[in-house]
Amino acid sequence: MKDIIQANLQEAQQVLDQFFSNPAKIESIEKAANCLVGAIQQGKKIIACGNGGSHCDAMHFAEELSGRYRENRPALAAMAISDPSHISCVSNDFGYNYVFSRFIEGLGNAGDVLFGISTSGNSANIIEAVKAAQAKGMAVVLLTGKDGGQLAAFDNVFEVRVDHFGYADRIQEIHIKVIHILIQLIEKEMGY
Ligand SMILES: O=C(CO)[C@@H](O)[C@H](O)[C@H](O)[C@H](O)COP(=O)(O)O
Ligand SMILES: [Zn+2]
Repeated sequence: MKDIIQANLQEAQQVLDQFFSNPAKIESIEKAANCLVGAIQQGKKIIACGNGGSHCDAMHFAEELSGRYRENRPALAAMAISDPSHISCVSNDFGYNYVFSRFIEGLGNAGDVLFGISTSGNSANIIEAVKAAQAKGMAVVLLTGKDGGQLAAFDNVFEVRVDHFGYADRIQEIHIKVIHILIQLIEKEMGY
């Protein structure tokens, strides 16, 4: 067990070191933060989505904006697409690929931001969400992994990519760090 514990912590440290020692990654986080801040300053909202662990990360991101991160401050306009009744209905009637895009069609407005998370960049429902968001005139911020997958083909998106080609968990561990940094940057720029 000790070997497994040590190997995991070592690999996590390597992935983190590689990511944060790359100035392009820092810049991509800065650009994503500016996009999110711009939308909030204009009274727009953030809609986050992802699958599996990334679904939890989308919820984590949204609740720390609408609820609380480190200190009390006014609520910020963010939500995750996570209503089980919406997800079961759209999956049942249209297909799981449309659970996020259908929500965007109903609730997304021009100037809002889609915050999509996919470690492979290949989840069809995230791809459909990006298409729906862009059709609505929304900005798009993506947290991806590996080579960005099919999401890498989209223009006009702010992508923060963890180019680690192993399992999703290591990528998610960087994503959650990026999420917390983004929240800190949003709070700072909003003057909280
Ligand atoms: O949390 C994990 C793995 O750490 C899994 O639940 C993982 O999120 C799921 O396999 C997702 O369906 C993967 O989707 P994606 O990140 O490739 O878009
Ligand atoms: Zn996990």
